[in-house]
Amino acid sequence: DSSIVSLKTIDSTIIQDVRYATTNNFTGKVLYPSAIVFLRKVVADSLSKANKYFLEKYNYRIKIFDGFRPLHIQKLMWQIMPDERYVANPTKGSRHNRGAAVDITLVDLNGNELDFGTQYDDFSEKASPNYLDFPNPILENRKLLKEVMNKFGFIQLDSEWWHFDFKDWKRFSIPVEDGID
Ligand SMILES: C[C@@H](N)C(=O)N[C@H](C)C(=O)O
Ligand SMILES: [Zn+2]
Repeated sequence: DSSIVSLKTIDSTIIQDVRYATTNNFTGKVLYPSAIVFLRKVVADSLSKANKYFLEKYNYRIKIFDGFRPLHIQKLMWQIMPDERYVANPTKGSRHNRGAAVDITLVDLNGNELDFGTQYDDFSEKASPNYLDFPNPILENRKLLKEVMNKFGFIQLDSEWWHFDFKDWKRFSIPVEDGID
């Protein structure tokens, strides 16, 4: 279950919106050559279970922005945003670089994103799950996202509501990239 798989082969009902394969991301640059989400198989399986739970209990679906992220992309991101609250330092590596983290939101049956108070990759204090100065519906959406993801083995970052590490991320290493910098 440590193989790296395309998420679509595990669960085609999770919506994919790979913003780093477009210019619509905090760097303003296309970072990925293709919009395919890869994850460790056990991480993809767990995300699929969370998605089924959201669908059956709440009529929501997961929309994923990012999964596995190559280390050389992490280095590019760090050059633009060298702040460890918002981009992991590539000398330590991100859990995304291990295929063991996901950036997600929730959508309703019409595909509309639920309100979590900020957009994806809004690098401000409002992105923190500890920021409480929001109306109740937003706080409730945040609570639901965190609780269900915890139930399926994911741990939320305390500076980004959308980022979850898989609990066993240490089991997976960062793939070596020969000749890329
Ligand atoms: C860049 C942002 N989407 C993200 O994933 N940040 C965390 C901290 C990371 O780089 O691991
Ligand atoms: Zn992330």
